[in-house]
Amino acid sequence: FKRYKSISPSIDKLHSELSAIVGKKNAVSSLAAREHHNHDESHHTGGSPAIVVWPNSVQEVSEVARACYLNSVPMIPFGTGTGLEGGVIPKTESVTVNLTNMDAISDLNIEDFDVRVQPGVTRKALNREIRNTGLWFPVDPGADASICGMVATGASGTNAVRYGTIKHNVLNLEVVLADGTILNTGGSKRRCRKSSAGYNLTELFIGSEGTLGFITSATVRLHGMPESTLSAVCSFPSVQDAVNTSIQVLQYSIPIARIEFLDNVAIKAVNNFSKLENKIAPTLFLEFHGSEAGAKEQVNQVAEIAAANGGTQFKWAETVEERSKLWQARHDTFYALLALKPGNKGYSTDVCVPISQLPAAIEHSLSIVEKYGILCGIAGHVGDGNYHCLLMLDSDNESEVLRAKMAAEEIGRKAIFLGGSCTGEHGIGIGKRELLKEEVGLETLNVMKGIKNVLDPRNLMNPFKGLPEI
Ligand SMILES: Cc1cc2c(cc1C)N(C[C@H](O)[C@H](O)[C@H](O)COP(=O)(O)OP(=O)(O)OC[C@H]1O[C@@H](n3cnc4c(N)ncnc43)[C@H](O)[C@@H]1O)c1[nH]c(=O)[nH]c(=O)c1N2
Ligand SMILES: CC(C)C(=O)C(=O)O
Ligand SMILES: [Mn+2]
Repeated sequence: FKRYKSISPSIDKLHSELSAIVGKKNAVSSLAAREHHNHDESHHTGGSPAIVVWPNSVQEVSEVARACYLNSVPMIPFGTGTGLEGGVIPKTESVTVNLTNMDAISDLNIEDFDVRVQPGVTRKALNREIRNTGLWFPVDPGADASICGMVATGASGTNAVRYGTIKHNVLNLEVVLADGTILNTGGSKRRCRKSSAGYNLTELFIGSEGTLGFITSATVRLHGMPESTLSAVCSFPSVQDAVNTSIQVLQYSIPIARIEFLDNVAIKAVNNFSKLENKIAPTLFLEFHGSEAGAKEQVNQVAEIAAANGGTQFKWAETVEERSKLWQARHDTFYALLALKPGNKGYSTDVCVPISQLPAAIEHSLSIVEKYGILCGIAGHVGDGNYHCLLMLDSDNESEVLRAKMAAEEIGRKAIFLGGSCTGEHGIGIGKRELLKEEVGLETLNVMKGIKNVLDPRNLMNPFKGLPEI
């Protein structure tokens, strides 16, 4: 990997080149713009970009990339800045490319259940736009992230157990490479459900965290709105009982739409933050989608399994309002925990293990956070084997930061040992680059580096993120 010489001497020249491409008001180096783009929602820190640009079209993104490429200046794609791994934080003098001006929703094919979105379109904006079609886009990270940013991080959320992660919902991507080349990963205008034509470049860009190119549009799948939706909360005597229930629900192939776990600490925080009155106990948040009869049948099956594991009776969210309050509370768990220690930063782990290994993994995580003495709530997409230890830390307390880092590393390493991954949905970013090496092995890492070298030979796309240096 190359070292970068400072771009400061040539910054004025580059600034005027970029202004000529995107217009003066869309190429900015003010303190406010730079500070707005020097952080995400994580605890990670770094520098501020030298210049921020807001291109208005794929052609402008291509010209911006070309100008940076010819000046050998690193570039950072910026979506909505809700990432949890420091992906948008500059680690060297860089130009940040904020893609939110490109916010078109086009090519809505209701009969084929697909649509094309530019990087400024968030998941909620898309769902608002298509609300009268009977279709919806189910991938739902807690934040209202940009869909292209979700592609970049390999995101998922609470609906993945039924509808898949972003990976299962992307049909094609338009991409701009570091040198300005524009391409469609599946070929221009392709939007078929299946293809065996050549290498799968669409999946290559999913989870690439801005290190391979700019995603300037995504063609994504939509799903039919379920006829009936039932949501409930069920509490359990122990973490193991709640987790065993999730495993058995999946083993019985019940097509549950959402099955989310919160531990005692998380439930307490959520009750305070979202004014709920859940029993303080290990809890599952559940949702069932189907025909009226189908959803009820799923409820009966899950109720039986829960009862066998000591689950108390379901508490129902009866109305649409109660249902959205319940899921908003789940999505706000991170902020609910932060509210327990105002001024703190959240450090989220994100391991994913084969579901049979969930009990061992969670038990180990609990022992680790206890060992390091860190306040932690657990929230999990347990239907996917993916859960977060949400570590709350005072970022001015060096010892606490170090202990949290060591705890997160041990938790990640244990997941890898159990056949899992150090990240199910947030990405590698700044903090898990060494764990990536342990997870995939040196040979695989070298192939990844070879791919990076072909697509971005000058290492200008979001350097110091994702791949570790050897
Ligand atoms: C409260 C809360 C709750 C959650 C989450 C966050 C928060 C604050 N997240 C994490 C976050 O929302 C998720 O990582 C998003 O996919 C990030 O999308 P942004 O548009 O914000 O990307 P953001 O701007 O933060 O960028 C993230 C990374 O992607 C790159 N990138 C962004 N847009 C790009 C583009 N168009 N082309 C190329 N690269 C691009 C960036 O360079 C960076 O490396 C999450 N996630 C999850 O998967 N499941 C969850 O349950 C949650 N829950
Ligand atoms: C770490 C958090 C914010 C998350 O992904 C979740 O709540 O599922
Ligand atoms: Mn999550």
